[in-house]
Amino acid sequence: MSSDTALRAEALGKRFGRRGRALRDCSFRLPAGRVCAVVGPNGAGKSTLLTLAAGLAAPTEGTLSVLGTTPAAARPRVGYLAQDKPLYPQLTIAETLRMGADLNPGRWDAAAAEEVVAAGDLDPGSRVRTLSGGQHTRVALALALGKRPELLLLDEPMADLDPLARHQLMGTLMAEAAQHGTTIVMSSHVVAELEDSCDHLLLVGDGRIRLSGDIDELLAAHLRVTAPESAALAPHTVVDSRVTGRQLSALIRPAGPVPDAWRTSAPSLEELVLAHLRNPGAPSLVEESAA
Ligand SMILES: Nc1ncnc2c1ncn2[C@@H]1O[C@H](COP(=O)(O)OP(=O)(O)OP(=O)(O)O)[C@@H](O)[C@H]1O
Repeated sequence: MSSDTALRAEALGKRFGRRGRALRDCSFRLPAGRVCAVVGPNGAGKSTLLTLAAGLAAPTEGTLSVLGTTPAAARPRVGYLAQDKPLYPQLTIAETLRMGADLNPGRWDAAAAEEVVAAGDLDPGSRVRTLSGGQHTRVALALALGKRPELLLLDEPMADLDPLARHQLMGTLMAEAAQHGTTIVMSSHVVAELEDSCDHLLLVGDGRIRLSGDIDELLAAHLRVTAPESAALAPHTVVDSRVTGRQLSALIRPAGPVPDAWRTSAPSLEELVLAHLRNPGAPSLVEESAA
């Protein structure tokens, strides 16, 4: 496998017990150096995918390669922030960062970690148990970034941050990605916020990969159309369609030119994601370069 690949899944599946199936037949490639949004409804399998990539659970079917090797072997080069962002409540922030240094000998970037803490105006002497939800997230992110990971896996990192803190931390993450070529994989439910910062999308639905690829390419592959009610959408791939009055509005993947009489526009990322979420049966699209 080439070293320009951060994640590669082939027929990846994960079951819990006999009945619970979190992921099924997932195949995709995430090139290194990308900032990837992992999006999907509750229970879609996003956290499970990140847990497998972090090497904290094993697939039950297929394979997942991380930074060109197995998830377990890649672990020292991977930072992972779980959804509940576990930290030791009795430690101070400074002690927490020292623990980060002890756990990551030879890799720890104390200045980077301290900078993330300082940007939140946090006193390094404060105990973790006294922090607000957003302050707690900031310290957990400092711990993950201080490791100088090549791949950073973040499970809903922004969920409990106020809008300004979200903006600041997103800026910190983007700077990290730009300066060090870090691949960032970030699950989120706030799609509108991802459009400016992410360049790659993994849309997961019911344990399957629904969309995978460069966001600009995925958007370019879809078209919003408005046509007369009686218009035939074939041979185009229809993701979503609805009739209002005498008009047909649809999101399609055009198979060729559409009639001049149709009004067309490019969808936003949010429209693309919502259309796929509304229509779980719509055909999936895994971009060639991402397959
Ligand atoms: N440890 C587990 N044991 C049994 N089932 C599990 C376990 N972890 C996850 N699942 C199941 O796997 C499916 C996917 O869960 P997962 O947490 O990966 O979804 P998610 O997309 O992260 O959801 P959310 O957006 O709500 O966080 C769910 O049906 C869930 O109940």
